[in-house]
Amino acid sequence: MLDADTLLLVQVSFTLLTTLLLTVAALLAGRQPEQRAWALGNVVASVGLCLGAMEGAPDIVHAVLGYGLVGLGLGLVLQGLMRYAGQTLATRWLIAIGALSLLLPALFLYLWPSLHGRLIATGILFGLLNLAGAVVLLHGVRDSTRPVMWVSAIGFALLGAALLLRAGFLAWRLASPEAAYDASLTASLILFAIPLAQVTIAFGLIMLMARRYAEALRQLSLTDPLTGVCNRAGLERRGARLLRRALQAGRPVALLMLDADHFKRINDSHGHPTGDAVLRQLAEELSDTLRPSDLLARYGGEEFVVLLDDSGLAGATLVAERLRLQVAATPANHLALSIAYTVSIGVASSEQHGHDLALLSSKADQALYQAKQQGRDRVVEAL
Ligand SMILES: Nc1nc2c(ncn2[C@@H]2O[C@H](COP(=O)(O)OP(=O)(O)OP(=O)(O)O)[C@@H](O)[C@H]2O)c(=O)[nH]1
Repeated sequence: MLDADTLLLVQVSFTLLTTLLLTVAALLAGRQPEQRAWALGNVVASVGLCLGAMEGAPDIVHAVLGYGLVGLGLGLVLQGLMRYAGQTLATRWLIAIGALSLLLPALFLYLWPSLHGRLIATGILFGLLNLAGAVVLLHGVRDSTRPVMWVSAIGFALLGAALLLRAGFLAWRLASPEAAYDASLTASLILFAIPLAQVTIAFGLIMLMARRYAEALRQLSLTDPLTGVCNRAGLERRGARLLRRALQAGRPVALLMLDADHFKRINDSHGHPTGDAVLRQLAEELSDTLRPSDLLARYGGEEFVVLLDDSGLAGATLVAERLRLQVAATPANHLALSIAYTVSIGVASSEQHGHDLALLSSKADQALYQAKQQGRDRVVEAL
């Protein structure tokens, strides 16, 4: 069986390796605040562990400062976790964690000298900090990265439990020194669990980073950069979902195809940046008017699509008419300009054409074409 010194060496090596891994990941991955906190926390804790291992150094260095830095490092990691979960750990709490991590070993060094006391007290503190990390992840991460959150949460819980067990085990040994029990297996298992937990935490945190980047990229690929609403790809993905759910629930869905009239004139008279500003304001106006269950997308150029959930042809035409009147009554403002413009809208409903996005789009587009032909600034229903 491995002896305690070898396991300790394994622990220190794993700490250094995982620290390196997190630091490189944070440097490569755009330096988000939580990633910086994780990397810095691990660097600080590693320095603390190295100081703690320097037996020949003065007590104040290896038995006080070392623990203080480990505690501060764990506090920084916790701060990063809270940031990831959309919460904040105030700097005063971070300072308090660091101060407590210095104070506890100092008490057991100078006031009530006891190596066991020092190990038990810091073990409990560090164990609780790791358990707090698991709790923050379990309660705070509610977005699409939740499935991978479990890896690091399990790592923090395992590390917290191992440190608390070690503290409990030391306390028991202290209270019953005469107990006839071979302690080496328990101690080895606990020491083995610590590096295992560290690796789990490091890989879990890197998986969280990767998952959040993947999610951000996915959002970006579905979003129109000018207006911030769905783009065509977003419409196809989210629209298909909306139609599927509506079909399952037996709700009708209507599709509005909306196009700004004579938009070329706005660009030609006032320039492209003004045209962009008009499109942004149009998108904003439309999304302010719609229900959260509806879907707005920029179909291309100056053309938008609105999917109205639980809406038949008659209701959708009323909504389209309301939108048309509102746009006509609300000129777009850009710099000192006030630009009045109108929109034409084609309306198609699943009542006539089924829950098929492509068919609804094509029918609404035909109706829009008719609206343009008939003189613009009007709503036409697809039959
Ligand atoms: N500023 C700006 N203009 C755009 C953008 N996308 C498309 N356009 C312009 O929108 C105009 C569309 O012109 P047309 O297709 O002739 O349509 P229109 O002038 O609106 O005329 P009708 O649709 O027939 O009423 C073109 O001038 C495009 O350059 C954009 O992202 N920003």
